[in-house]
Amino acid sequence: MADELKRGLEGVLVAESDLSYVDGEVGKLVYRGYDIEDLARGASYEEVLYLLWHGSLPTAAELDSFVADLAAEREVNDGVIETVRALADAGERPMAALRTATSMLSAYDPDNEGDDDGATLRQGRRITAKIPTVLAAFERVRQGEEPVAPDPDLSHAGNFLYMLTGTEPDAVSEETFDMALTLHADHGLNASTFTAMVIGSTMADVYSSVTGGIGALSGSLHGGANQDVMEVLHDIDDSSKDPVQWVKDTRDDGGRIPGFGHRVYKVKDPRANILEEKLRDLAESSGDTKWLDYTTAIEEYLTDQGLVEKGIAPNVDFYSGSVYDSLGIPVDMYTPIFAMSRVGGWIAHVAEYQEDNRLIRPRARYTGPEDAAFVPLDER
Ligand SMILES: CC(=O)SCCNC(=O)CCNC(=O)[C@H](O)C(C)(C)COP(=O)(O)OP(=O)(O)OC[C@H]1O[C@@H](n2cnc3c(N)ncnc32)[C@H](O)[C@@H]1OP(=O)(O)O
Ligand SMILES: O=C([O-])CC(=O)C(=O)O
Repeated sequence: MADELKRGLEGVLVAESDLSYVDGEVGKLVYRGYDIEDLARGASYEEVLYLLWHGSLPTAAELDSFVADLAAEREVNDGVIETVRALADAGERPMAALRTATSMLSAYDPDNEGDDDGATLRQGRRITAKIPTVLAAFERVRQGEEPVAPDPDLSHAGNFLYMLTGTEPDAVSEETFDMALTLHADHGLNASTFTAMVIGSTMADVYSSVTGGIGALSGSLHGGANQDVMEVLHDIDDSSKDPVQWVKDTRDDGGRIPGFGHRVYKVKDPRANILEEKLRDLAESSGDTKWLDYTTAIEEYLTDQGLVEKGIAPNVDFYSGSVYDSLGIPVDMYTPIFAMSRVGGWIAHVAEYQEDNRLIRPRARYTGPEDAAFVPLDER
């Protein structure tokens, strides 16, 4: 009997994991047993990192020392900043710039043999701490400004916004951004996490895993969709088109609606619910409801059309961009911000998998010719 082919590895179990669970039927996400709602509203991104990397929520003393260790790793070498400048000057896209700069960080890692016990988490902590510095520097240089040095007294979320703008964020902005980081930190064996695991399963270093994860996340079927959603909203706005008309035209042309659909969720993504609520709060307090109005109109229309019932429902990328816009973050930084959070999940999965490692190596059913007669070059 021929082996069953699972296109896109749908439903294939490849590992056991204690890290996160996605219940796609009811729309539930947990990190190590804790509901994402509770974590998003009650825990900082640093607490979530600790939970993912060390197995339990930290005590106050554990958190203090974890936060200090992470903050102490924020500075990046001048060589990396010079490369970031060159990438910005060349007009490189932010996700590609992040991929290049993250790879380069390894040159300055004191553990760069990277194969002894604990190296994955030690190096992972450095990468996680430095990615915001790289991203903020890239954006500052693009804007013709000098990079801002990290402030070790600020939170992971607060320090990023500070390095991006040069001004300490207000409490609402910091909390909103911190919540977004928590929501994006982990999500089972999504494509970028699996990519990182495949690389880690060869016992390559964690820089290779994270660099691969960034590449996988950048695509429009995965993390790149948050930027696509915002570009659609801007397009609708610039052309004064009715958002529903935009959806109808896209569907008539056979196109997909970015921010809708998911391999696992058959209902609305719980993270989209939380972000939508946050967007509603922000829109109400600022009085600017434009993005909320457009996104709501699109979701209502697709619900009426029966798409949501068929499982093509809003995913995390549908509402995140509108929230980032309220923080003044440029559209093409949305996917890099996703990477800045998800790096925590990539590292956790690689470290967990390597505890009982087995090389990941699936196979394809061969459909090419058989017994082809070889013809030497000079006779072809
Ligand atoms: C953080 C994240 O990665 S969340 C996902 C972010 N990506 C997006 O938002 C991009 C838009 N969404 C999609 O392309 C898909 O829903 C994916 C890639 C996320 C998941 O897709 P898969 O599980 O592989 O489903 P697949 O691509 O096989 O689609 C199944 C059916 O749903 C339809 N469909 C899926 N998503 C959409 C969408 N956003 N708009 C319109 N139709 C869609 C497909 O056209 C297909 O229809 P068909 O069976 O009539 O051909
Ligand atoms: O799980 C997935 O396939 C995609 C996703 O939502 C994520 O990575 O957050």
